[in-house]
Amino acid sequence: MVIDVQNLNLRYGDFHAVRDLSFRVQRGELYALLGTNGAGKTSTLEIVEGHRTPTSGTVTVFGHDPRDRRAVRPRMGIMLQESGFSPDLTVRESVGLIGGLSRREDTVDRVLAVADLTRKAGTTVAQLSGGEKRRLDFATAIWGAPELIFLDEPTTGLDIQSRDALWNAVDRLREDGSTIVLTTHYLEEAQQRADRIGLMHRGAFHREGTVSELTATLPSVIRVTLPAAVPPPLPATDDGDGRWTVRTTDLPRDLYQLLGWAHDNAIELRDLEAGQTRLDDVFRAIH
Ligand SMILES: Nc1ncnc2c1ncn2[C@@H]1O[C@H](COP(=O)(O)OP(=O)(O)OP(=O)(O)O)[C@@H](O)[C@H]1O
Repeated sequence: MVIDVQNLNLRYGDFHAVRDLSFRVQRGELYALLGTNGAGKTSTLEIVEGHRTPTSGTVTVFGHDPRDRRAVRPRMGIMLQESGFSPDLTVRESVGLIGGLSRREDTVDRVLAVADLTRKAGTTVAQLSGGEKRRLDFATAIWGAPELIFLDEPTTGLDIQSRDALWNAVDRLREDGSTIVLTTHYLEEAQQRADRIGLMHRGAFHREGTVSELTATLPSVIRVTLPAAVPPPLPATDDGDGRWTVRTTDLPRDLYQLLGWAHDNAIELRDLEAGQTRLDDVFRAIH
């Protein structure tokens, strides 16, 4: 086990920001902590990273209290939401400086190549674009391929090529055994990559489990556009302009029925979509 959080509580004065939270992250897993704004994700991560002291509960990382920096810090890399790089240093200097502090072995050239920053090595931090700064944050987090890597909204502000490159780099780290803790508001990223998801709302887990466990409790959805004045042969919601939504707990059966009906009656099914409930829908169901 890499991370073990049991009955974690955090209060900021009167405000109860994290409420009795328990979860575990196993070696090699990608665990995504998701949630609404202000749910308590960053607060929880700060405790697990050893930056903040909980009000109550137990947290261990590699079996140690995360505030035991000597035991834990060399084994983890952290990509925060906002970094505090000195604006006058170059990219090369920043990576070398922060990497050197980690007490892990690596080279600036390797890390810059992984983060696609080789061409920016001599540029000062002040002159980087938003996406390039984000990549610099990533570069310092992966110095020396740490066993545990925290990625706090890693792809915010990145263009699509940079996102793909970042996830490829994460995949390679995982192949080498790294454990990843991710927060993101891009639910698709979590749905595609996470082994487990903790979905937070107002300081507690609304749901916790694998992606399929999270979506299993919600129906699947069929969306279709039909010719005017033709209702579908199944219970459906009328979305207007001929668009219909069918919610089903037996997707193959209902899809088969819809296709058969369309074929027999020569009805054109336009914009047909069918699939499992997406994580977005789980989020929208939070009240
Ligand atoms: N230092 C602080 N003092 C008082 N309240 C705080 C402090 N830090 C955070 N909070 C409050 O605690 C709650 C949880 O904040 P946190 O930053 O952990 O949420 P989050 O889930 O990371 O949100 P987001 O998705 O918006 O980044 C918020 O309501 C926030 O206002």
